[in-house]
Amino acid sequence: MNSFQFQNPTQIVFGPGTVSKLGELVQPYGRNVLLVYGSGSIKRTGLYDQVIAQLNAIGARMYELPDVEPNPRLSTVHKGIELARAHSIDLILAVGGGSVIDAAKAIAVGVPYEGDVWDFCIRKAVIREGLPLGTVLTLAATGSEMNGNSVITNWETQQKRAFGSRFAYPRFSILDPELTYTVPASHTVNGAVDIMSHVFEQYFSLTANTPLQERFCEGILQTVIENVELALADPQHADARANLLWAGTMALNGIIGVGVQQDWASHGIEHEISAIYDIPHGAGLSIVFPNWMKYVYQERIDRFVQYAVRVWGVDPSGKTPEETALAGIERTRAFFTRIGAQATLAEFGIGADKLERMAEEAVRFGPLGSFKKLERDDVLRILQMSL
Ligand SMILES: NC(=O)c1ccc[n+]([C@@H]2O[C@H](COP(=O)([O-])OP(=O)(O)OC[C@H]3O[C@@H](n4cnc5c(N)ncnc54)[C@H](O)[C@@H]3O)[C@@H](O)[C@H]2O)c1
Repeated sequence: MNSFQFQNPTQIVFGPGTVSKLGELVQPYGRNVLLVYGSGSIKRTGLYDQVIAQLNAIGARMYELPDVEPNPRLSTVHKGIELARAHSIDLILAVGGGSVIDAAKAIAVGVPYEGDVWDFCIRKAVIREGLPLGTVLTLAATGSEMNGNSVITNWETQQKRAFGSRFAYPRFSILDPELTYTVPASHTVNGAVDIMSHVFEQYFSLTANTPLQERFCEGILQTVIENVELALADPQHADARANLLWAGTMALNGIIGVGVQQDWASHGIEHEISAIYDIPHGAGLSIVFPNWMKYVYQERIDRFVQYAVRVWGVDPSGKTPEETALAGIERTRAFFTRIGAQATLAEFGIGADKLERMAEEAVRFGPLGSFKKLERDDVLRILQMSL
């Protein structure tokens, strides 16, 4: 295990009905609140009214940034920064999924910065401060509700880039499983794949002697596998929704990845796909990840054997390590397909024409990943396997 420091400042308020705590959570930060949300699901579900009632009850002055896109755009973040500056906002309140929360984070760190917030995404500047941010999560997927990461798309340059900062952690996040009952099947699936992919990025590691981290990872993977089909069969399955929600948060709040050299190559590849084609992040990961696994498993076959045996229950007796490892990878793909996740770029009408450009962009800051360092041609090969 590598040495590490760990701190996560986000207060989690978990459980049915916890939106009722919003007022008391917001109050300490001041009166001017910028409410950030997406294209309308919170209005359809009645959550918007609940949030407004909570804010009214504490006498908050509300300003709104609606219509944050899935794969949130830099132009929307710019709008939010202007609004926040114009109204001396005290707290940014994100109500939605990862896209809304990520946009709100970029607004929070962009407001006090004199340059363009995009500088943080292209590593031209370091984040030194941020406005307070709170979230009400509506979708189990990204873990953004309890981490300092944000992913923003610059539609003009067709680049999707992430930043991470201790100034971008939400101060508090409300996790009410009932708010996820209305998530449609497709986004439930995308979210499940996203959660599993976050775990994969931290589980497939060359770092030795990390048994606790590995078991955390395996526990989250099994929890998602056991619960996603229950939620698909019954969208109001209280236990399944609660378990998926907590699994999503635990998968990317830093705990399972401490002391571990992490990979993140598949996310790097997926960002290149969704930057150009605007496909859902989870769908891109579902296509890419099993191909990444097939491409790299020989770097450390024992970890892939362990994955097959412990997560999927593959019986290793009578099999070579290679056969066991490959059986685990095949089970992964079969599971994704069974729950309705995509397996090929062709399913989104994506052909081979931009693969070279994506491969070049993906390694723009150097090789991707650490389990196996991927150069341009490696990324291109994985993309070709994904066609
Ligand atoms: N910050 C991070 O750590 C991190 C990690 C992984 C991915 N991401 C980024 O997050 C974004 C994806 O976020 P996401 O997967 O949470 O999805 P999302 O926020 O893009 O939402 C997907 C869709 O679900 C809808 N939706 C959300 N909640 C709903 C509800 N309760 N009922 C009905 N519909 C609902 C939204 O309106 C939207 O159309 C991508 O841009 C991805 O790159 C961020």
